[in-house]
Amino acid sequence: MARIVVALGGNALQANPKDISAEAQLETCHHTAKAIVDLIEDGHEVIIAHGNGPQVGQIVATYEAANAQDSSKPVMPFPECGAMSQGYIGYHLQQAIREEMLRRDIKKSVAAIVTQVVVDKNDPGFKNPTKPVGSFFTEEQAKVLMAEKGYVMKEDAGRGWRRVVPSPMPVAVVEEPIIKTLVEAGHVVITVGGGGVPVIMKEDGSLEGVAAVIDKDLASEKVAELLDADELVILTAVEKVAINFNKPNQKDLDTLTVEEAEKYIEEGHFAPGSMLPKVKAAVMFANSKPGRKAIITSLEKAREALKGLTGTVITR
Ligand SMILES: Nc1ncnc2c1ncn2[C@@H]1O[C@H](COP(=O)(O)OP(=O)(O)O)[C@@H](O)[C@H]1O
Ligand SMILES: NC(=O)OP(=O)(O)O
Repeated sequence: MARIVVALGGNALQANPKDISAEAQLETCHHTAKAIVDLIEDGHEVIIAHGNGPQVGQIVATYEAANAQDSSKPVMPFPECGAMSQGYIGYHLQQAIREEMLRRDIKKSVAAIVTQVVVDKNDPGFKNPTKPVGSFFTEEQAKVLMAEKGYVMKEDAGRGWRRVVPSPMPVAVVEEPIIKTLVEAGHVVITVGGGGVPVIMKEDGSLEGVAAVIDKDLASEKVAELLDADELVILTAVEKVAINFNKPNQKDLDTLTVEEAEKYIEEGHFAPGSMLPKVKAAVMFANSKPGRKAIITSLEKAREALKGLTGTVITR
């Protein structure tokens, strides 16, 4: 049995990026819950983290559209939208995981914790927005949005244009003691949804939300270190990390040492905003203490990967 932090990628929440309805998300969460509960059934202590890029972008856009029609309707600040996305996704995941555990007669409770993550107000990420949020647009649509709304938009790994926002590094998890207590008591915890709501800690100890989205793979890594997890499992749409990805000479990797990963990062094998933060988070975790390992694989292969049968395993 291992203590594992599982980071869920976008495909674990919205299987079809074109269908962003709540109904479709809940259905996808039911599918995702099966893979999560497989791991619980195998005896692992599971802590779940997840992304929120599409959802937080959609929440922001909904408020902006309402405000554009009627200026008396306030635009919701970005950190509040992040907190809403945590509640929205956490609600679906906890309902689906609870139901799957009930079906298998697993007597555990599951809860999503609205989690705040402290960031440094001087983080260089604030000056260079990189984190894609919301839906995908064509280049023409993106140009209109940039001109009309003042968004910064970038092409996202060959998949279309998206709004980008600052993505500072996670420094500390405010709710760490509560998460630890719940995990130690045997509960299934969903935390740092969307990387956590980014907050700055002021001199008097109070917290203030900031307009940014923390990378959920890096926030998951932070949680995995704080909880002294054995493994960080990053689930996405591919079974293995590759070099020469999408090229005729693509090579899928079974293992990756920290040294090899750093060399491949240098050579540009991992796309920024998609595979790069996953490999960076995996390297940070593997490097943080002897014996720790990270696995990058798909949701469907999670159970097999935990048994050492597939996925890319990153070790020191
Ligand atoms: N070197 C690589 N090896 C494997 N996949 C890669 C690589 N570079 C980019 N990718 C792409 O990155 C995707 C994962 O990033 P993304 O979809 O943004 O993450 P998430 O699952 O967290 O939402 C993979 O599904 C794959 O299409
Ligand atoms: N917060 C975050 O990393 O979200 P995505 O995984 O959806 O990009």
